[in-house]
Amino acid sequence: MEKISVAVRFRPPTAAATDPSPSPSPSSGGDREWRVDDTRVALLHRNAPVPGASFAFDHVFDGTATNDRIYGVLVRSLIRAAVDGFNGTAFAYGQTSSGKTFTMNGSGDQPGIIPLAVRDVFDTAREATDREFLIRVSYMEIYNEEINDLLTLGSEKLPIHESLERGVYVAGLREEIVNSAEQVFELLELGEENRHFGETNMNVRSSRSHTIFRMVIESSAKNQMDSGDAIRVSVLNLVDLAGSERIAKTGAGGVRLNEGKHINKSLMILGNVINKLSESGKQRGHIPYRDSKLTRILQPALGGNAKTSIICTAAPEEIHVEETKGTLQFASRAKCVSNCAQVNEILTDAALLKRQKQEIEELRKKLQGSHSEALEQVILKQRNDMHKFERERDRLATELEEERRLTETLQQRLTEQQKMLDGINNTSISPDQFTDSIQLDALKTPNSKERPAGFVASRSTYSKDVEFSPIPENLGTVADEDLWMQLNKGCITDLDMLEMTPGLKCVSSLAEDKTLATTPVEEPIDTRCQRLEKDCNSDRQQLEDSKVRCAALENECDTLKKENSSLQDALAKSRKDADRLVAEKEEVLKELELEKSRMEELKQEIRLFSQAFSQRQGQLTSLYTKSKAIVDNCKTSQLALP
Ligand SMILES: Nc1ncnc2c1ncn2[C@@H]1O[C@H](COP(=O)(O)OP(=O)(O)OP(=O)(O)O)[C@@H](O)[C@H]1O
Repeated sequence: MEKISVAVRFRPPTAAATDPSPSPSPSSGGDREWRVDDTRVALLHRNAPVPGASFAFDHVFDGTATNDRIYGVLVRSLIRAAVDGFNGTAFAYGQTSSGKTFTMNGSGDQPGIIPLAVRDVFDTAREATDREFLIRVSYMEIYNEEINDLLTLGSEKLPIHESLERGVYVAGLREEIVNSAEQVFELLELGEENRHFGETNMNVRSSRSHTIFRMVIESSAKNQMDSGDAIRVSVLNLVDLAGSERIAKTGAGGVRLNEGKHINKSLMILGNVINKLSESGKQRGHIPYRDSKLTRILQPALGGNAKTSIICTAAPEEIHVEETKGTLQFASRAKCVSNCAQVNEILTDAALLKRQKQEIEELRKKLQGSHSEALEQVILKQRNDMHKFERERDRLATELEEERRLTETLQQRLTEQQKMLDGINNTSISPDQFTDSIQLDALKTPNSKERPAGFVASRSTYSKDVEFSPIPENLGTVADEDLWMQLNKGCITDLDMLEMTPGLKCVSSLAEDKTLATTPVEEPIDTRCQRLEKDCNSDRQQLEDSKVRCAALENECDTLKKENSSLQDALAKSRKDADRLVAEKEEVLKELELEKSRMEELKQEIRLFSQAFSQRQGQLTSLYTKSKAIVDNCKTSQLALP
């Protein structure tokens, strides 16, 4: 996609540019002027910018700019591209007497865009020594919404037709094959004589019609092998539009008034088309190309297959401020329009077949060669990656599950310890009394050594009543060997190896064995409480850590799930690609088969034709021999007559 090039050109002020309207228009209040620099135009009122009347463009030209400069900046590249096979259109748009015809046609000492382009086309074609060119020109005008051929005197009104091969075209338009710029200038002169001009209050020689000068540039490579017999055909339109006009200003009446209405209407439709095209895709809707002959003919140049340049001409005088603003708004919208230009090639049947064969060959290479291998490798790698991720995901899920279980156990233990603590705190027995209390035994640990944080273990069952036990039995409800294993991260530890503490037999309840009431209290209750609290805190900390790890693992698991699903997608896409390639391959093979059978048919036809031909030749020879014999006979019999 390529944006339309738009530039604004202010003509120099003219002495005659006084307001010809009977009553002054609101715009001619005084003190307003246009400030122009290279890329901006702004309306000033007593040197202060007028809000909403400032515009930016790629190029803005003031009254000193020459046609040559405008051509160089805006049109030259278009012409070169047209010679290379791209459609091109350049047109001048603006109010009446703003300098459109001056820009397109030029004056005696300053040739305009059309003559400059014509010369450039021939020069560029001459430089392309490897190609042969055939150039045709036509010249038409749209006058009062009717098409006249400017190269044919008294031309009939020409209709617009549309076909698949030619697109929109003017039927019956004279096209002259030309070999030089001079030849074209002669034709242009003829066209100018036939063109409708008229005098208005605004312009002594005002164009009363839109004119379209068209060059069709065909070229083919001199060496046919280079381009596969392709012929490039491009259409170059150079358009001088009639100017929009205010009837009050032009003072038009009668014929001029009628012309003015047609001019304004078709320019309004052109504006509508540009407006629609400048809107973004969804809002755009129907483009009213068919509403006027001008937009229908220029359709490819407006959002279609062409490179387009628009020169918006403007009058600098204050009395034209409103019209100039209108022109600048049109230009602003036009620069948002994008075209999609491409080289126009026509292929002969042989070239088409050749290209198709090349394409088939390329496809086959792609399928058979490294491409499919690479694809297979990609699929294999993706499959491996997926398996790896699945394994990783499973491992993480197991770890997560273990962590959860550990957290639960810890939670449970914490609750129980809390309960024990609460029990101690709530008891009414004084610490001194504890020495005699059997209850105390329940809180005793057989080992005075403090258990490491996060470390809880017990045997599920003891085989014998051991005198030395590493773990108190009453912890059997809160921990087990599995948990031990988890805490040690799978490292199997021999519980018997744990440090043994001589000591105490654990008693689960006061009622069970009162003999133990006399067991000496090894640890004062305060210390014990503190230790338990410490244990509690450490467990709490462990629980928090475990929760954090749990969350991290869950996150990791989610990420892996996502990666897995994206890998699944990629794999599915690769499979689809592979399927598509296989389908393409089959299609190509089918086409190849078809080509082969066509070739066979052709060969067969040629064989039959040769047979028929030699048969016919034989018949003709024998007929000739017979005729000759008859003639000879006749001659002899004539001679034999007396
Ligand atoms: N850049 C310029 N330099 C010098 N003279 C100019 C320039 N532009 C326009 N003029 C002069 O201004 C007058 C009007 O210009 P022109 O006929 O080209 O206007 P127009 O836009 O084609 O008008 P219309 O729409 O009525 O045909 C002419 O006399 C022309 O020579």
